[in-house]
Amino acid sequence: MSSSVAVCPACQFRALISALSPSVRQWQAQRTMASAMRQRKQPLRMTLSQDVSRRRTEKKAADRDTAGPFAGMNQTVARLPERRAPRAMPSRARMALRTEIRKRSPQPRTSSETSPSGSDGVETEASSPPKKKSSVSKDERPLFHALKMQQTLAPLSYSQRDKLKMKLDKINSFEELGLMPAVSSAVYTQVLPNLTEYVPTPAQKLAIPALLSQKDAYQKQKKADGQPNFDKFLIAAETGSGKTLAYLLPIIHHVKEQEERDRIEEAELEAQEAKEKEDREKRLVFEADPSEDEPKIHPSMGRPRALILVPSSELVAQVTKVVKLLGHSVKYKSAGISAYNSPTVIRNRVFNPNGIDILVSSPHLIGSIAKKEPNILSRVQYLVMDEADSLFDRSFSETSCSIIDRAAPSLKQLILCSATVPNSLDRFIDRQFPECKRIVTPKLHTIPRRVQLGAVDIDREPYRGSRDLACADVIWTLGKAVHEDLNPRNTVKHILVFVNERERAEELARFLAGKGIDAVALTRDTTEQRQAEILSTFTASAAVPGSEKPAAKSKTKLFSDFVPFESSTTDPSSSSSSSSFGGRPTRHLPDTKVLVTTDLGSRGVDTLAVRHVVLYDVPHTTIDFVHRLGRLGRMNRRGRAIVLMGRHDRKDVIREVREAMYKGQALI
Ligand SMILES: Nc1ncnc2c1ncn2[C@@H]1O[C@H](COP(=O)(O)OP(=O)(O)OP(=O)(O)O)[C@@H](O)[C@H]1O
Repeated sequence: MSSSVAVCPACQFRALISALSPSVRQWQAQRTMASAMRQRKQPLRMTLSQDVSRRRTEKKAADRDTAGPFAGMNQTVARLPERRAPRAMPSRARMALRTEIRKRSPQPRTSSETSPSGSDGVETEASSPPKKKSSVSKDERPLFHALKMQQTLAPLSYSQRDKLKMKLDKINSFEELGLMPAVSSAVYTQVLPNLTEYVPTPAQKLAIPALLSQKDAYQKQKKADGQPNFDKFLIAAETGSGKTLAYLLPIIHHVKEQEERDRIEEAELEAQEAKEKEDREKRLVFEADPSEDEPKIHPSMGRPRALILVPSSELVAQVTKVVKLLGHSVKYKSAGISAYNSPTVIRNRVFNPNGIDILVSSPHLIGSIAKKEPNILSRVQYLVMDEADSLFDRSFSETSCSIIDRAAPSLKQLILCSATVPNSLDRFIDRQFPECKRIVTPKLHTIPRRVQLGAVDIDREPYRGSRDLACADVIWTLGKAVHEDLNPRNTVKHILVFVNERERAEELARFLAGKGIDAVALTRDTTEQRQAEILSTFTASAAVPGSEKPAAKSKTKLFSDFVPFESSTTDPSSSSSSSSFGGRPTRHLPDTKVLVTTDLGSRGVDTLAVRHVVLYDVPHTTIDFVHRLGRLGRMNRRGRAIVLMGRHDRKDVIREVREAMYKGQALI
């Protein structure tokens, strides 16, 4: 039965309004409030939207600009797409940083001026790398247009670089660096026994005297705010420039000196104890001496003097090897522990009853040991953060910082070391360690001119967009080319292939194996033993630097899109190689070993045996370019890199990187 009650039209309207969408209700509420305000004769207060700071999403912008049947409707002005201005304007963060640096530096410098060096001869001014336009010479910027989009690396002016070069020319041997003779002779006999001439690298020439000169300047007094005081250094030098020895040799020098001081102290203590014992024996003739039953514990058991932290287990093994080699002639106790070692092995190495002087490990492992055994950090005087840009990135930063905090009371030197100084690390150091002394080499962020970079367009025939096929073809071509190494023992070619995604590495290695190539993948999923096996073949090199033939002269122009491959060997569709590119491999590429890897293989791994790198994917940033290409050209060796580029890749970025390499300029 329908209701016979008559409903007035006003009530009906109100019911309809309340059923409408919330936005209408909101509008209604605003109107009511506005009229109430007006009645009270008060000005209407505008409140900001909660979303005012939220950025307009790309999608919305894209929607508005999409062409379509209604795209031009309700417009009073023509909305022509704006021409994008080049990214010359620095970001807000960089502007803030520049302002801060400007405030801190006493006088604006011009390009002709050089930075004042510290009292110890170190380029202490580099502690705030010049970022002002005035200190950057004209010819260093115009090169980069595409790279400005991602400008990730902290700049260093060319005037500073020139000044450093002049300083470096004056040092010619390890003896001039101030190391104790036993340490410098260990370099000749243990680490670099095959060299005919021993000259420290620029990183070593600058860093070793700087780290040594601090030994007496260091003062153990606390800061005004009660915080422990210690010296902070950043060693920033190009890849393959011997940074490991640059920080290790001064540390060994310090450890040996400290050992001598400890020996004197111990002798004094023993003499005092002997005297006390004698007195006791005189007093208690008939009682047993309880101190005789106490087991003697070495003071350095589980408490290293120097701690070297690196981001991966592979690097732990690599650095430990150098530490052990030097330890053969300069006697000290050292160990390396990584997550791959069993708890028993770790315990035996760290808590060796004979003590430990130098420990190499990763932050996560030391962090977890320190939770149970806080004493592990209680005697650390020298703390090295190798690959500092990794150790202070998001995945490591918290652990790394907490280790520094725990070690701080006993710390004398904190040494950060890196081949790349991204803007993020630069800012972090400015914030956390403003008094950090920066030791920067003139070639920081450059890729050696000994390394050639070629590009292969995968969209061209015969690859037709197949990156895998292009990669296999490049490897076949490199594998079949004449070996550039004159050393008859180095007959096997080692090629590194870098991919951006970990998952891709395994797939690609399988694909290459299917094409008759001896390829393996190295990722975080690879077992420890296998990793060690794989890396040993890529890092060992019996070749003496300089014993290489110069690379064959390129027949093509520098910026042509192809590397100069001989078509007879490269064309996968040709009869000679068709068998290897179709289905099951019937041919095998001899004397060529290929390692497909990710960033894991690009950081710090001393790939002396590698002459060729294939960049399967275009690296995301210049930092990746520096590290991946940095596996080549190590210690005056030559190398060739080939980047595979498709239609979606940034060809302009590749072109600029290649041009910078050719001109010997630093990437940005
Ligand atoms: N003075 C020197 N003369 C010749 N070779 C050297 C010298 N110092 C170090 N080397 C060798 O150079 C190679 C590279 O050294 P190291 O691994 O320390 O470089 P790096 O600067 O740490 O590289 P990365 O930045 O890639 O980690 C090593 O094989 C090392 O033995």
